[in-house]
Amino acid sequence: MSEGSILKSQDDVVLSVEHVKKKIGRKWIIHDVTFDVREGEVFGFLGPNGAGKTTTIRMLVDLIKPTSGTIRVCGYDVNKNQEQALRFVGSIVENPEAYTYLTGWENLEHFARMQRGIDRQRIQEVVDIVRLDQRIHDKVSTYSLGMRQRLGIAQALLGRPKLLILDEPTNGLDPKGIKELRQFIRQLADEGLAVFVSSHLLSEIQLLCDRVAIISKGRVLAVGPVEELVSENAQYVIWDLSSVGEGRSLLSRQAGVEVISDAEEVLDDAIIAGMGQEAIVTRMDEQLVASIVRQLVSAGIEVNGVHKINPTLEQLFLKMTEGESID
Ligand SMILES: Nc1ncnc2c1ncn2[C@@H]1O[C@H](COP(=O)(O)OP(=O)(O)OP(=O)(O)O)[C@@H](O)[C@H]1O
Repeated sequence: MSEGSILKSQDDVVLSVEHVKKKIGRKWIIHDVTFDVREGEVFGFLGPNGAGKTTTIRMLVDLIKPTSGTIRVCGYDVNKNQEQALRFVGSIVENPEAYTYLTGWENLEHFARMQRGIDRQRIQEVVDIVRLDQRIHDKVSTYSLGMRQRLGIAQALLGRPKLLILDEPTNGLDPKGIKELRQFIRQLADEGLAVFVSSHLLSEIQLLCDRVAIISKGRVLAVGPVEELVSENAQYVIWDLSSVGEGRSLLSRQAGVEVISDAEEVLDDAIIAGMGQEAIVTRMDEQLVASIVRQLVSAGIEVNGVHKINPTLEQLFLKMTEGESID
């Protein structure tokens, strides 16, 4: 198959990372990382401390080379065709600082001079996109952290990238700043940009990202839409049964059904407490639920309620990474 036809079949893939491995000295830091990021989506890259996020991001922007595997941006190999590939990438990696004694506009002019084809009109466009027009002629030293972040994003957008890479963008922002950044990143994605965001702030990621990759110890443990990943790990609470004891014993004999007896594993105590009676907490495939209820009923055990509880991304993450620290 020719390169052209490969690209055609994956038209909306902007970043493709395939079996990337990285050895530093004698140590394998990245064992096998594969994922892709598509046009118009916000993709979250999540992992505990030391999982390999920074190392992966450095490879994405060609600061370091993978030991093996391929990274492509818009079809161009970052390793072999840096200039063409990186033309499509805007990034804020390793916290580049703006010159605080210059105005926001002067900073953008400075960075525009380093790239080809960026005129005054483009600078004004990115200023409008990040909504800094009211303050762009003030010195950066007077900016809040949120405004500095947005100035950084404006700078990353100057070259009209197709992929925006943000390393821990919410770090240091207050809740209001985080909310604004979230809305703003969503808007960029809605306009077609592929946005790659690394973070350990899981509740934020849950609100922000369309899909996520969960990385731990240099390996990707899961990739998918947030809703799908949490739904696959849902618990089903079976409640209001005519006999809880009989129900529990029947369920524990069913293949594919796990009855959860450890209270610590229950995803949402408050919901169960609110049911006001003894309930059976289970984990099973969604498709099994209806037949399990039928079996309970045909065994003479009445069931009046089944409630699904999705884990939060944080709960899912802790389960997958076996409680590794995320801070
Ligand atoms: N140059 C290096 N030499 C040796 N080990 C390294 C080097 N760079 C990274 N590591 C190790 O590789 C692992 C992954 O590091 P990395 O910085 O990519 O993780 P991370 O997920 O970004 O974590 P953090 O959020 O703490 O930055 C860590 O165990 C780190 O100590």
